[in-house]
Amino acid sequence: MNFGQLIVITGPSGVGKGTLVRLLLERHPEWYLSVSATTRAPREGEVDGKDYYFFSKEQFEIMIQAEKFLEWAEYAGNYYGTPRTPVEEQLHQGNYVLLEIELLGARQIQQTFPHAVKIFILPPSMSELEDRLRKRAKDSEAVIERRLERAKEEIAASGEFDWQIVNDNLETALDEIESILVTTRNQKSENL
Ligand SMILES: Nc1ncnc2c1ncn2[C@@H]1O[C@H](COP(=O)(O)OP(=O)(O)OP(=O)(O)O)[C@@H](O)[C@H]1O
Ligand SMILES: Nc1nc2c(ncn2[C@@H]2O[C@H](COP(=O)(O)O)[C@@H](O)[C@H]2O)c(=O)[nH]1
Repeated sequence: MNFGQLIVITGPSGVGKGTLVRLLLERHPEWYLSVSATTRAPREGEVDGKDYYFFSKEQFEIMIQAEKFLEWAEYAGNYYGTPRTPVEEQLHQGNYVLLEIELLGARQIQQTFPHAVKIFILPPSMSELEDRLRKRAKDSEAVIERRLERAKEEIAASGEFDWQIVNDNLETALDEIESILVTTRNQKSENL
């Protein structure tokens, strides 16, 4: 059977995961990025169904019960989850599927998809991470504090991942991630 490759991209909030993934998809439009569900309020400019599927807490909990998620987690006071069906469909079509998710969700994926390629994105320093979160100016001070606290726990777990990439220079980090994924793809096709 044709079976694709699941890729997990994790790292603390503000490290640049979303920026890197967007650029990666410009280079590889054939790869599929899973659109997550969340109970977080939409930020200015975010579009339902494109950036996230936005749900109420009650709706999300019903979907958890109905096993609609491949993984889900609570992060900084909100739920986040990967809708199961589109990811399974893309994998069955033999496609590369990227999940941009936090640590607890990544650990669930490790259990259910042990062959997923797991990449952790590190900041050059904690002060640079804080700077990026503040300059992004998308979250309140309280939310930024909460995310920085969580960042410490996430960074401490980076050794659980197959690859650790420091996002200092954006182009260098992008090249490194692309190289990991292209090498994985080439090795898979050699083994077919
Ligand atoms: N290498 C880099 N150097 C400097 N700034 C960067 C770099 N990579 C990303 N940024 C900036 O850092 C900010 C956070 O990036 P981004 O939103 O992609 O982070 P994220 O990890 O996806 O965050 P979240 O997990 O909260 O969605 C953005 O303003 C982005 O432009
Ligand atoms: N476990 C999951 N984590 C997810 C998912 N979608 C996004 N995320 C992560 O949540 C935080 C916060 O995101 P933000 O958009 O509010 O800044 C960040 O680390 C995301 O990677 C998901 O489906 N599952």
